[in-house]
Amino acid sequence: MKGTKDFPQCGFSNTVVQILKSLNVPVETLNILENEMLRQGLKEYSSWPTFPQLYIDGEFFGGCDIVVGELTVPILLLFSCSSF
Ligand SMILES: N[C@@H](CCC(=O)N[C@@H](CS)C(=O)NCC(=O)O)C(=O)O
Ligand code: FES
Repeated sequence: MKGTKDFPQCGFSNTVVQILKSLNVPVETLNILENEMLRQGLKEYSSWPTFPQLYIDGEFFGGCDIVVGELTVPILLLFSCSSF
């Protein structure tokens, strides 16, 4: 991501971190702004041109738009169900 989980340096990276924090899952982050080789290498590795990039159990999951689409709907459902 751009920045770290404690200091995101881009709104998209921040969005993904906040969603993961709300899920209470363990999160580790790599700051691609500090490592140009990592920045280019990850794009090739995942065949994905942008950051943030979320990996779950080592597998590429998607960028911010995908995380918002795939994870926020289940979170909202969870909250609405648990409020009954
Ligand atoms: N729509 C993207 C938003 C993030 C994005 O577009 N990032 C771009 C612009 S900052 C990016 O990472 N470009 C490549 C780079 O900075 O190396 C997503 O879903 O993650
Ligand atoms: S660094 Fe956030 S949109 Fe480009």
